[in-house]
Amino acid sequence: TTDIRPNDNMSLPDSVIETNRPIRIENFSNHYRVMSADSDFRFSEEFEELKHVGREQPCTAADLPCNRPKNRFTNILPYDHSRFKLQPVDDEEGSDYINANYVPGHNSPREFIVTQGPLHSTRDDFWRMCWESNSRAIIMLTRCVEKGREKCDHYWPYDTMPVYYGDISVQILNETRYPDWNISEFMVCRGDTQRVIRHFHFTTWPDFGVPNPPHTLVRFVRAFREKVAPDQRPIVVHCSAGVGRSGTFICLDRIIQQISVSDYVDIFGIVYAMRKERVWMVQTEQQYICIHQCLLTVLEGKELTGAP
Ligand SMILES: CCc1ccc(NS(=O)(=O)O)cc1
Repeated sequence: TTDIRPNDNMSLPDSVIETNRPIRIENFSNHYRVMSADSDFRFSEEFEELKHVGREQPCTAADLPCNRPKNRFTNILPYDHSRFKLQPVDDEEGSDYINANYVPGHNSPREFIVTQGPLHSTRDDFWRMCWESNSRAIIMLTRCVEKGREKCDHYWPYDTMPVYYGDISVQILNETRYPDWNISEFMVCRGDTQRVIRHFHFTTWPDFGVPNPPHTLVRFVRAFREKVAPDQRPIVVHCSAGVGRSGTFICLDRIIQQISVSDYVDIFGIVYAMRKERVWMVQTEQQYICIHQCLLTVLEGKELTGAP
């Protein structure tokens, strides 16, 4: 039977196709047309092949009785091998634990620290993670409350007075509001050391959904990258569970950089690699398709138009 792969991976061995499916950028528009035909039939097939990636890996720290209350969702637990470890406090069991994983980006294997939306009871741990990882930016992709449900604690001050979270003080220096996101700078201090951490808060992305229109997300990634160039310090990314919207954002950030240095783009491979580090990264098929739609708007130069 002829192989009817919808892209040009004819020369790759099966084992590589299982983890990578690079598409030649000049063929991407046709690839999207083939994948989305018959009610997204091939997108559904491809997304289904990602279902079990990484799921065999242990989450023993997350499952310790002392750590269970630190998880927002009982079924969204960080894999041991990639979890971020806080500096332990004396012999306090579980004091190194936070629901967060290192996830690779375009620029380094530990470019991102992806975490759940802090709980009120874990927000001090969240600021310890931001401090101890030497992070210089936080990407927030959820509102604190959506449809009457708490999705994330309001873990930063409500006004310009400094607030202590454990032994870390946070003070808002400035905030700029846009239709779909807010950008703030926080002065963060621990002891005699102070740092500025930028906060990029996307405010119109419904949980389990996609931004509308998709290119709003492209503009948000551009706004972020205008202020945060690649360097060695990690970027903290969170939504509510820290899997769906966070994975979608990171994948788009990666492919926008990938197309500037390569003739190929590999969305399947990026999601595969992310799911080896954190469960359910890019949670829904619509989010997976949205990534492709965002890339189409970039390649067709439509990200800046009002076109739907
Ligand atoms: C069922 C747990 C769960 C809740 C919310 C989400 N969405 S999110 O990862 O985009 O915040 C994903 C999973």
